[in-house]
Amino acid sequence: MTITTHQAFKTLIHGEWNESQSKATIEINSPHKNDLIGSVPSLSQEELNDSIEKTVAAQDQWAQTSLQERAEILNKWADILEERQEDIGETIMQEVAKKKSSAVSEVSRTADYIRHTVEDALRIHGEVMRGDSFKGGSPSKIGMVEKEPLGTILAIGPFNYPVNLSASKVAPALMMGNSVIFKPATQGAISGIKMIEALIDAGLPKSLVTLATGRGSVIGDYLVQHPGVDMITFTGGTGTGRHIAQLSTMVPLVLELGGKDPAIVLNDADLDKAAEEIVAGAYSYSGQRCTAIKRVLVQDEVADQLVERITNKVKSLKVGMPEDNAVITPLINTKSADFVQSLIDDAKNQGASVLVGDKREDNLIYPTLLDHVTSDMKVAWEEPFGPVLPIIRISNENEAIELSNQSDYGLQASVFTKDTENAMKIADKLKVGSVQINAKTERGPDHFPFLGVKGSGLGVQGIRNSLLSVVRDKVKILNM
Ligand SMILES: NC(=O)C1=CN([C@@H]2O[C@H](COP(=O)(O)OP(=O)(O)OC[C@H]3O[C@@H](n4cnc5c(N)ncnc54)[C@H](OP(=O)(O)O)[C@@H]3O)[C@@H](O)[C@H]2O)C=CC1
Repeated sequence: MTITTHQAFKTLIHGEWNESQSKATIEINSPHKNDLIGSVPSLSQEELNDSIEKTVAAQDQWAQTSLQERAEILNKWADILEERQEDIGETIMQEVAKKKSSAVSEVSRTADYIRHTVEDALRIHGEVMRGDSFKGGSPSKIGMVEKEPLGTILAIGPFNYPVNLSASKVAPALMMGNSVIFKPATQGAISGIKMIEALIDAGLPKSLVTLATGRGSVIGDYLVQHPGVDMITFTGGTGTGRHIAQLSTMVPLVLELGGKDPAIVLNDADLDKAAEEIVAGAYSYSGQRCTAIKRVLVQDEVADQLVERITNKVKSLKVGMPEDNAVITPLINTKSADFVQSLIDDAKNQGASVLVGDKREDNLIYPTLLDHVTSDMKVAWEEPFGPVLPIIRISNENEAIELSNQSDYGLQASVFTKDTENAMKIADKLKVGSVQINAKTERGPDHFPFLGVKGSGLGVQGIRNSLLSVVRDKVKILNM
């Protein structure tokens, strides 16, 4: 079954696939060809309110279904996503200009994510406690601690993984008995609609989801402050995340935000391996990943050798269109490309050397490698979300730690050295959520905890943690 009619997609509101009552739509163009892919409904606050009321009301009955029933629907969802991975992958490719093979594997990774979420949820149990383990307590007091859903979860996703980072919020929420308001990124909304279509085709009752299509600048604040929302899980920019944290009141928040992940390369590193990981980490999907390596901090003694290796690899990156499986494709919009270009220009004007790149065609920024970047340059601190990598030469590892920790962000870091014990000591000192030793920064495997500190986030994702973020304890005490 398909919900499309002439590229005018409907959305899931009031428990049905509907247009906006006003018929208002948002046209979605591809970033790389600027051609119209389709349109999505632009919902008003009033109709969102009606739909959210239905979604809130539907949650109670859903929470009473057995975990096995929910598991069956979610596993079916994973199967359908896999069956449709070509079609949904094609849509992701068109909407966010991600290379075709990565767009398709985003969908299959999502199916794996959902299945693991189901398995893990089936193994989450409460506990029984006796009162006498606290001083003066009585063994006749028995506490039974169970997990209960929070209610209705507002899931807001970013453009760069429009299916995977959305399903990784929606699946745990539903599996644990919550209903969901899903706000997809506008550039990514058609992929989001197709993802939810698969979920409904798997048998999920339609009222359990409100699919809030519309611009974040128009409906975002309203959704975040809606009294029907019991928890917010958000992935996106740090500015938006901070704004949401300021607006929301008395609801738990999980925020996965921006990053400025350093790759620290020490004198004793395997430089071939480091260069390979750094280039893959920095440039895949044109650097539009929160976990991309966004600066290299390399010791002076090995800097020239490392830079030579990185330069050769960057020169061989395939640049072009997502249909051709190019690694470097046009950025999501002109504003982003302008911003990346401004960082390159600022670095150049302040004396950085351009080793590769600094070439632009519309939104397509060629892979750019900047050497001799200093702390005065914006590119040393700002998140480009584009294919530009600054090399900062350092004299010792303490300087690397200091520069890493001076960042407003704290998502991940990589340390390249053959001395694992030293790497562990450095990892202890880095103010980030995760440290990769001798590998690029990245989110997976998806059952590992995933988190950022400082401006990179609040709370923890990763499958087990995402499941626990959408429940609370319910304690029943039996006094015998
Ligand atoms: N740490 C992590 O796991 C990840 C972090 N990111 C970060 O996300 C950023 C890029 O993603 P991008 O999509 O541009 O991020 P944005 O912050 O611009 O948008 C993210 C989502 O928030 C919505 N939104 C916008 N304004 C509001 C508002 N006032 N209230 C509620 N929601 C709102 C957007 O809707 P709309 O599209 O309609 O504007 C979109 O759905 C980068 O900084 C990147 O580092 C990305 C992926 C992973």
